[in-house]
Amino acid sequence: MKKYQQKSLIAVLTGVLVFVVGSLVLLYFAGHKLAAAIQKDAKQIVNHIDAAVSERRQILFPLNALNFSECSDENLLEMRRALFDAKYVVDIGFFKNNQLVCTTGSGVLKTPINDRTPDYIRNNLESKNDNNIRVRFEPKLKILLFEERIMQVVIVRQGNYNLIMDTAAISRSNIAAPYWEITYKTGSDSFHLAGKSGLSKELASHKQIPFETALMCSDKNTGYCVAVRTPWSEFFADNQFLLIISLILTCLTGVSSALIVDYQIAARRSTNNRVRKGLTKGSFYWTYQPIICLHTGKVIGCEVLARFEDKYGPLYPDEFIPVIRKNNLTWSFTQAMVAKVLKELTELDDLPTGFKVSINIFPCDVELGNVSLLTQEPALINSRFIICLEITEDEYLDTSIAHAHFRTLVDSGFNLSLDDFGTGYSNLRNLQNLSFHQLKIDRTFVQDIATQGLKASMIPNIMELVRKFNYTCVAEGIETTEQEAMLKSAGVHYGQGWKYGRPMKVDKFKRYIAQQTL
Ligand SMILES: Nc1nc2c(ncn2[C@@H]2O[C@H](COP(=O)(O)O[C@H]3[C@@H](O)[C@H](n4cnc5c(=O)[nH]c(N)nc54)O[C@@H]3COP(=O)(O)O)[C@@H](O)[C@H]2O)c(=O)[nH]1
Repeated sequence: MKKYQQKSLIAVLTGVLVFVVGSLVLLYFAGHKLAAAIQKDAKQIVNHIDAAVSERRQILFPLNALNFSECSDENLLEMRRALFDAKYVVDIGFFKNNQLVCTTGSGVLKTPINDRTPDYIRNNLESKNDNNIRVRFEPKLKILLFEERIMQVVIVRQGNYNLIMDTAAISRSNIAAPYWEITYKTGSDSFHLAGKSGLSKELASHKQIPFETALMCSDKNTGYCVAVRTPWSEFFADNQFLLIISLILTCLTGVSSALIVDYQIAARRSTNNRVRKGLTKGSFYWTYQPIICLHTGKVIGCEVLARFEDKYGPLYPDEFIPVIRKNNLTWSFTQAMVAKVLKELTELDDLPTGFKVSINIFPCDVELGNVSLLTQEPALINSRFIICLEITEDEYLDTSIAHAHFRTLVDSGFNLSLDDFGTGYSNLRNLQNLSFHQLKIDRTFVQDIATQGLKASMIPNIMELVRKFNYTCVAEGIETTEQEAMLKSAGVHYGQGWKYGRPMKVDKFKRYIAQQTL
């Protein structure tokens, strides 16, 4: 996979990861909101159960305690009084010989009605009499008073009275959950009392989706429990706006994360960042390219050329040199080079005294005066080599300050070489004033020899200047015997180029030197 593809993949994966994590976090909070709402509904329904049981007690105990044996006016009056404040009870009936003989709604019945078998009998622990509570769920009851109205009720009988308890009182209250069921459990049996029949069994037997269900039982009235369910789909339908906004925000967060990561990877891999870090992390190393005497064929020196390699790969001088300049790192870069190069070359025993080591100096360091610090470097001053400072012809060098620095350098034993002669800024007047020793013909002149171009035709004129000012001359970029022959006949002293050897690391340069006659 290519690097830019890796980079895009990391950015996309980060975006997707942030989106997934964001969505999970959203789901988690939504789940907790849903669970809290369901718990609230369950608690509210349990409160209804407790209130209904309490109401049943408050009506049936006192009525039974009155010990009426007939459906008298007094009995009916007491029954209607009891009904007056009731919230859940909609009708009260009186039984004689196990037959319903009168109700609060219809008064004395013309035809008594036989009581029906209850769904379950709850032992009444609160009474010592035979006052067990018989409970029956009636899904479609038409009570005598309102024949046209079908009600879902629970019929509770205790002693001589029964109560019709309307479950609509619970439905009408503020319950958000669409599905709930009240049951009464005794032993392994469970009886439906209100709500969606079968929901409790469904919740108990199936694996449920997280957060959307709750089961709760009454602490006060043993056996009464409620099951509640709000499916996620309905929760989302009720919170559509919130959901859409959250998803959009999560998407945006995912996309921004991807962009930030992309930007950071790009920034980390930028040439600027790599070069700055490379200086402290040792990503720079130096190579040596031999310089040959064109008349004897012997190696007389080398040029030191920087190279860069880090975990992202190599960078070439035309990439890193401008960055070093832009970041004002020229002097620390040169210092690092001088320290490393002198150490490496000094250890090469085959290099004789007077071997010429050419190092490149940034023109701005001449103007700033940094170059003068080289005269205080014992390793340089005491070196057995001739240190030749190659400086590109530049307007920086055309100042009296620069000239003074050059003088100091020459007085301390350095050679000065005017690099890339013939390119960029040229002021021939300086050739005399700059106290330089050497002039280096740019490789574009050498490359021009094959085509006998304009630049190649200027080489004899350059050599006239060289002789006039008593310089030595190096031609760089020699690749062919033809170029070598032409330069030699023009009187060029030294040559550098791939014909003699490419820039090489110190180990290879050591082997190269061992094979040469110096
Ligand atoms: N201040 C510093 N400048 C430096 C340093 N190291 C390099 N540089 C400058 O970067 C420029 C490019 O250098 P580089 O890519 O290393 O190119 C040099 C040689 O590799 C190249 N060369 C040599 N022989 C041949 C050849 O036969 N053919 C061919 N096509 N190219 C060849 O020429 C460059 C020589 O550079 P120079 O003599 O300095 O002009 C370059 O300007 C370097 O100066 C550093 O440590 N400090």
